[in-house]
Amino acid sequence: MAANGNGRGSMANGGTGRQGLPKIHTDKKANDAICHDDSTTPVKAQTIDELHSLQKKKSAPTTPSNGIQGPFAVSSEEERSKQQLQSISASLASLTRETGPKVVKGDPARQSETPRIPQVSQPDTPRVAPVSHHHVTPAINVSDSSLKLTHILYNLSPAELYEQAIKYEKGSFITSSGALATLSGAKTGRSPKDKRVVSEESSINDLWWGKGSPNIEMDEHTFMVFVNDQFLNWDPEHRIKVRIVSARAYHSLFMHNMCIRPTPEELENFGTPDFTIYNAGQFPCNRYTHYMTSSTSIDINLARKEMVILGTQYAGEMKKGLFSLMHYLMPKRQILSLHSGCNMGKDGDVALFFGLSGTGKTTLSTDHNRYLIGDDEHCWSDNGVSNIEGGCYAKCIDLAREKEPDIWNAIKFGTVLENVVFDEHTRDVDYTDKSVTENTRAAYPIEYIPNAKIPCVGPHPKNVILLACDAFGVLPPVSKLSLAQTMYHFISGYTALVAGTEEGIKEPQATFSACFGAAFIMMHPTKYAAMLAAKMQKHGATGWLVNTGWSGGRYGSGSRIKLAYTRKIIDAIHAGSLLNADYKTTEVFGLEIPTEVEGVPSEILEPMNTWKDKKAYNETLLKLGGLFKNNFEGFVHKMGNDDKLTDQILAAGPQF
Ligand SMILES: Nc1ncnc2c1ncn2[C@@H]1O[C@H](COP(=O)(O)OP(=O)(O)O)[C@@H](O)[C@H]1O
Ligand SMILES: C=C(OP(=O)(O)O)C(=O)O
Ligand SMILES: [Ca+2]
Ligand SMILES: [Mn+2]
Repeated sequence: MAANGNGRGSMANGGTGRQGLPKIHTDKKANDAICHDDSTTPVKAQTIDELHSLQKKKSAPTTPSNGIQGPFAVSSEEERSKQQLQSISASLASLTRETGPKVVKGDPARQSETPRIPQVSQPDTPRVAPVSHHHVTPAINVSDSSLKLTHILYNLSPAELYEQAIKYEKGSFITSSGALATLSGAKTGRSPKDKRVVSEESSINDLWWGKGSPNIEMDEHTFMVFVNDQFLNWDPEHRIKVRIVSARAYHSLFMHNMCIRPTPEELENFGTPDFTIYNAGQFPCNRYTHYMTSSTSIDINLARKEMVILGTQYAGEMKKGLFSLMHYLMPKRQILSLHSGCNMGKDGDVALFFGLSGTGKTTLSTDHNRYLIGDDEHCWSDNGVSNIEGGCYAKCIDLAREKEPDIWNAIKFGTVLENVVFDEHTRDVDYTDKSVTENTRAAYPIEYIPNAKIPCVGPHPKNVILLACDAFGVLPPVSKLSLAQTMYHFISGYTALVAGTEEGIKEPQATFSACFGAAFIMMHPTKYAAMLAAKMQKHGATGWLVNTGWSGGRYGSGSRIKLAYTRKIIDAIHAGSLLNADYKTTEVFGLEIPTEVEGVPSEILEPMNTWKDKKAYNETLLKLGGLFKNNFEGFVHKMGNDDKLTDQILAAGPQF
């Protein structure tokens, strides 16, 4: 494909010896022999069908043949492709029975184009050969479903997925910047109360069950597609192979962007996946089936290495479902999985950004002056940090080019734009429009951010930044934390949940979510906290608490801290200057706050200054302190064997 394209181009541009504009030649010999009107280049095709078939060139082989030619090359390629189809067939079998369906690659719609009524005028015109399909015949076929071919669309490119979406999925449009606008349906956010995990021997004792746990129990008994084969985790030693079987082009393109995309060579040697997602989001589950509490269910079976999604088409379920899987697999290998963004300075200093949805992980890790390692999910191992994903998932509500230029520019061809509203004619997106949801999102490959660090790995973190979006407006914009305080706030996982990301939340409200991601952790929170403490201590990382929420009053009377100020604070942390600033200690929370930060008005550094009503401030501060205390009570008895650390962590909470 590339060879052909370049050949044409160089003839057109390279006519140095000729007069005037160089001509584009199609066939030199024919040109010499036949005199024709050269104002138009004759078309090679004899029929319209042939013309259309010429429009799409066959892709170049994905792997160089390394000089192996002749019958050997052909048979090994066929063999590989047969094995691949058998493996996909086996993936599908688990949904039905032991042997999988007969799978063929390709769009059934295209196949039906071939046996068309012959054209009367040109009965002898050779038909364009149909795309050759690779058939797989499983050894034992037991039902009539085995007589039908199941068409799979395997690892389609973004361009192909655009076409599928536009053809078959209502609500798919191309926006003026080239992104694909989609609708996720009735669910525009995650359904945290519908995540079920099969309780089975191999994992039952590792998991956190019962009150407060995100893992709702279910049993073994109770479980045209797109197939994506991709990877999780940029650390090659701990890479996980995932297969995503979905029924919507939107879902396939979303995962194409969000997981790590294999090279053609890696894809050929993919083999059996370590985990498979079956996304049947268009199908509601039967509420009256055992274990089902609503029409939505996200079910994980760790022993079978499978996940099934029913009754929600919100694509974020797949991304976060895999994240839950990593929160199980990685700690078993002594690797800490983190709900955090991550970036790296020019000198190799790495920062982690923890925080719940909407607190600023994506926005603050996407920093023009630093390399982006990832915006949401990472691993911290003895090798350093690595991103789990191959893409970013940014909020777009009120997105502005000046404030977040890198994210703005990433919204182009290939990007999935969820639930946004746009002008029906110009297709310009109105990012302020919340008609569909507040939780509008863009999913794009990480290399759409110009300074992405590829491969997405880095050395051990120097700064661990805990982000909280404090709707009460009493937490300082920045505080330096002791290790015990870092643990306290990590286990607490406080924020105000911003409207929209979870179903049913319309206004910000105070939330505590252990490890800044209670919906995704699989084991008890203290397990992750202990690992974080050990790693921070070993590598000398400093903890910080940054409030990206309200200032000058609580939600309703104050306003959100300017993004520009938060960026200045983060700059000072990265630069190291904040580490050695002058500090004073706050009442109640006992937080160390700097007296000055370059580029930030000093008076806002202490929240009390920004409140007109000091009495209201004090009441609100105590109220929040009380909420922290209440929340933490549940964790006190579970802090492990280290009593001294337990005491220190308890003392690191609010005192009043
Ligand atoms: N001071 C601030 N700091 C960080 N984000 C802010 C701030 N003020 C407003 N925002 C907005 O809040 C949202 C943060 O969302 P995002 O970075 O996607 O969060 P997360 O990745 O943690 O879910 C963005 O839309 C951002 O523009
Ligand atoms: C997609 C999500 O992540 P975040 O809001 O943290 O980006 C989510 O929590 O559903
Ligand atoms: Ca994010
Ligand atoms: Mn997230």
